[in-house]
Amino acid sequence: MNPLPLQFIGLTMPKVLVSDPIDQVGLDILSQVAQVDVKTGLPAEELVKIIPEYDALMIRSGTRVTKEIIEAGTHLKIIGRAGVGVDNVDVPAATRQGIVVVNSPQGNTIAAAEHAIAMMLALSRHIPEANVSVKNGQWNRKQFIGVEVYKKTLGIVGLGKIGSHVAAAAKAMGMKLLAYDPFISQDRAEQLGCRLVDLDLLIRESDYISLHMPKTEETYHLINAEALAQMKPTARIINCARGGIVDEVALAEALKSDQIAGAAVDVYENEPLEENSPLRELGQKVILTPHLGASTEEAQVNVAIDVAEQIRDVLLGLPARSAVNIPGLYPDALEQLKPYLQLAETLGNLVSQLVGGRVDFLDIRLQGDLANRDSKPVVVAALKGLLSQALRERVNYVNATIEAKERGIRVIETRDASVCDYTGSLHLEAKGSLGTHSVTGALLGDREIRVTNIDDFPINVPPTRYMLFTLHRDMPGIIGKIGSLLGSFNVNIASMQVGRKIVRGEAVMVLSLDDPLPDGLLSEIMKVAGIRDAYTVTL
Ligand SMILES: NC(=O)C1=CN([C@@H]2O[C@H](COP(=O)(O)OP(=O)(O)OC[C@H]3O[C@@H](n4cnc5c(N)ncnc54)[C@H](O)[C@@H]3O)[C@@H](O)[C@H]2O)C=CC1
Ligand SMILES: O=C(O)CCC(=O)C(=O)O
Repeated sequence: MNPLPLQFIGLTMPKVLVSDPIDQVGLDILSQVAQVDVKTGLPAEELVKIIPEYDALMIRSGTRVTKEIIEAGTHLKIIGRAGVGVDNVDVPAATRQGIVVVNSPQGNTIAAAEHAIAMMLALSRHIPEANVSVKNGQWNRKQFIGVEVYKKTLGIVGLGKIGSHVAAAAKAMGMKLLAYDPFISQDRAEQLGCRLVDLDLLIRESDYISLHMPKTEETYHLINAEALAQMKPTARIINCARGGIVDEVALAEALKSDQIAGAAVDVYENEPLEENSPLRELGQKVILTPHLGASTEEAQVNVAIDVAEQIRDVLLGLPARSAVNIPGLYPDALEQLKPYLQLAETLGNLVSQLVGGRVDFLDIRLQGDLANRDSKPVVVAALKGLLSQALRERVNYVNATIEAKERGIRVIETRDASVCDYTGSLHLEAKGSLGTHSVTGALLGDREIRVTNIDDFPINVPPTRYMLFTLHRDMPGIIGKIGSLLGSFNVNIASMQVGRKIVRGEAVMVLSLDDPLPDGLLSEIMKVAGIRDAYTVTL
């Protein structure tokens, strides 16, 4: 079922800026929940100026989303990249600002793989030049004698989604396959019919090399003069992955000096490719396309739907299925864990208020059934709760971990499946400048949150908006005195519970209040004989 358009439920429409050409189907999805402005080809300065108005930004590879644009986007909740590569987005800056970055990991896989195969065949048979020559009135068959790919060796660098599809197509054409991918197992490579080898061997033995990895610090100029020098003089290289993986100046030199036989390039270090690029001058040894890997009707529909749906969901407060900067928080897992995430957030918030100052250390213990679940989202939720006093709405699932790290909070995560008083419970212990406190909580009937322990005192209370905790000596009359004191300040008590370990020993009292504690009341409570400490908490 489509979510109800916001204008029908009386809320202001959020605004989405679409700054690259996106298929209409994506714009239609966004229009269900937002005002959509399509403004393509904007210079960076213009984007910085208008971005504060927008809640979401949807792009392809044409827009560079820099730190300046992100910092100016004070209302941005999500940046959607209609494609795979997010190297045109400053993802760390977005993460720092709590902005979700999503992509479409599979929408254009086939298009990009087919483009790489098309480039390989076009290069082998001189198709672009032969086409131009016939159109110019010539009939020159000798000039365009090509080579076959059958039985030749194709070296695939990056055996992910696109690389795997290229492998399947190349295998069907009778090619021998080598692959280099440091993150792929031997078994997976063998399943795809590839021999997994090191990069040097792949470079030396391949007749064709096709690149299909992301641009990272490790892959930047991975194919440099030295690598090109190791290639066979008959070898051809295809880059439909990312500009910058191949050193373009070195490539032009290697082609000019006949060190290698050819290159087909779709992506460039600077796009659009500079007018004076040496690659433009190399005749039929080089095929250049203007970043067309994903440019098929099918792929553009796929990525537009995929990313527009995620933007729509995030604007409606739902999780995104392909967020690149919230690893591990997949919608299915989130849905299942939702009550535990609320528990973790509440306990994080509670323990930070009990500590009352800077937190240096947080021990997160997943107990019982919870010990067998994916802990990452629970840890993120606990940190979000812990930081919510300091950062309010600025902290979210995207930036909680980075914010905690930047504040020097050391996080330790432990598991204890043997604890079985509830199906699953969570214990947080926070150490800070003003002391150490711990809280434990569990779910009642899988949904309702209960705080089951405070500083090692067993209790059983639902968290409420306003709470008062006291640490006191268990002695007659003390509960009455606190009750009267609250009454005299017109504070209504919703519920009250006492936890103690031994009779007339130390005890805690937890009061749920209908009203916030007025100024001055906490110091009055501290004066009551037998009270050792008191804390107010607002959740
Ligand atoms: N030309 C175009 O229009 C398009 C280009 N692309 C680009 O294609 C590339 C591959 O995309 P997908 O297959 O979807 O990504 P993917 O994430 O499925 O696969 C990438 C593979 O590269 C591997 N890898 C990472 N570092 C490596 C290294 N140092 N050496 C060798 N392999 C390494 C990874 O282990 C992974 O298996 C990306 O750079 C993407 O941006 C994607 C779509 C369209
Ligand atoms: O948006 C485009 O057409 C480029 C696609 C691309 O490079 C990618 O998805 O990584």
